[in-house]
Amino acid sequence: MATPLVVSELAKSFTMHLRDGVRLPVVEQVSFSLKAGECAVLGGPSGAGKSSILKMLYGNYAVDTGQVIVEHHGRLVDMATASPRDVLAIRRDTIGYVSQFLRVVPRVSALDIVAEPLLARGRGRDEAMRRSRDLLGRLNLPAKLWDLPPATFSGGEQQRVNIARGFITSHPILLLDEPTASLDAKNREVVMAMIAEKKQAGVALLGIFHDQDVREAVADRVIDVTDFAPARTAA
Ligand SMILES: Nc1ncnc2c1ncn2[C@@H]1O[C@H](COP(=O)(O)OP(=O)(O)OP(=O)(O)O)[C@@H](O)[C@H]1O
Repeated sequence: MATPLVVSELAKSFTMHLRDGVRLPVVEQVSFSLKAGECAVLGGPSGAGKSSILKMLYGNYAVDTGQVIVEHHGRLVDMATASPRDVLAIRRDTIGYVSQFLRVVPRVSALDIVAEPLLARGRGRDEAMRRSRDLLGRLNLPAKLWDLPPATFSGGEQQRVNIARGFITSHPILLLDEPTASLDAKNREVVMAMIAEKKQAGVALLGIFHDQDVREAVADRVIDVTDFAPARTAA
């Protein structure tokens, strides 16, 4: 699909229950769409709401109002109101997400964590493990770590496992929340090349990158989140 994601008039506020229910509006009137084969970047200062937008698109945060329309197996689904079952199916097949931090599962090896999304999509174990090894090797994770659970890995090692897990599938939409934040220059280059390959393959990417070099290298356009600041849209 040429436009696999269309976001319309999303709004998000948080209610602080420990502070007498004070309502903290974060973003309003968030509207944009993503085209296949482009990488758009969410820009704006710390606290502007970039991560909150990604989390709404992935169904991690409930939205107050608005729509997140995704084409999922030929049908248009609104992530904002989708059933839990649809959200899980969309995450399995349509929207991938590389979070800032790896969720470590006790006793599960790095290789298995990376292979899991392919196995969930019904691919064979041999193929999934081969691709897992290829990606971990490409991301320069030492082979001696592959069979270990990543709980004791360094921040950058864990992040590379997380990136490999997010990139192993071919989801048509890929959300990236600071995937390069704790990587060294060599591995940042690898991730930039992997993003370029996803674009080439027609994936629509939306990311947050604090590193300006990375942003300039991967971004086809910047979506300025300050345009969605509540005071601004209320004016
Ligand atoms: N779960 C939450 N509960 C309450 N407030 C939250 C929650 N998540 C985010 N916020 C608030 O929403 C605002 C936007 O946060 P968000 O993390 O989306 O910003 P950001 O632009 O991604 O920031 P940064 O660049 O620092 O990561 C902040 O004021 C933050 O405190």
